[in-house]
Amino acid sequence: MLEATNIKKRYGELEVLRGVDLTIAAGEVVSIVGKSGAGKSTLLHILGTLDRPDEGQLLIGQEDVFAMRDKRLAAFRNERIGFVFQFHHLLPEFTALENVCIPAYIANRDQAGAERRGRELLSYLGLANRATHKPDQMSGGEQQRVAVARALMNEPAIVFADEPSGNLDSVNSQELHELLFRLRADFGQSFIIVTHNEELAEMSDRRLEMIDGILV
Ligand SMILES: Nc1ncnc2c1ncn2[C@@H]1O[C@H](COP(=O)(O)OP(=O)(O)OP(=O)(O)O)[C@@H](O)[C@H]1O
Repeated sequence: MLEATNIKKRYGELEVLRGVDLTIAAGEVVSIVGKSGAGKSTLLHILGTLDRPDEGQLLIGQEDVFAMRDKRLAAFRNERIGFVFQFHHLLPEFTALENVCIPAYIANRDQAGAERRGRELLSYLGLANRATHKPDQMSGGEQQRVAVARALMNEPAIVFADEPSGNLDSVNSQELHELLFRLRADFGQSFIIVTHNEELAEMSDRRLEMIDGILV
């Protein structure tokens, strides 16, 4: 599903990633833990193609993503990759359903089909009665589940999550963690999750640690 080879990234004098190798199978849930400043988010952004490395190669489903030009890469990212961040980044003026449908609108999918899928996803996530609510009319846990639905809109093969439960209380965190595994079981997506939550890391198929710019 994903194969990263010798990924390097530096910011000025700071060598953040010193040659990361990582292979992820289809349907695998992998957690990345490590100290603050270790480079976890930097790596996740590169694996998610939001940022380019200084060196190294990344294959996602056989495609050499950094060989693509920015515009093609943006389309590839929108169609193949889902993201869930610590702060949900929902658009405040839009309803839950509209927020969920945004990746489909960007991909120019037919609107009625997108809304049908959006409603199905909201229903699956227990949010059927929140479709017309705006983010500030929902709880933190509900907002984060809307963000999960949005990440799944275009049926991505892989979902990247950066501290997905970092902003949730323990009950909502646990619910979200269980949800990620239910999604994997039902839809077969791969998940790569950066987390400080040891419980989530232990539940994962693999727990990797970022130490001195290398994954171990
Ligand atoms: N755009 C940037 N410009 C300069 N330095 C950066 C930039 N982004 C990150 N860094 C530095 O790179 C290092 C790794 O940052 P990164 O955010 O990847 O760490 P992290 O492991 O995700 O940390 P945390 O657990 O605190 O989120 C840090 O020292 C950070 O200050």
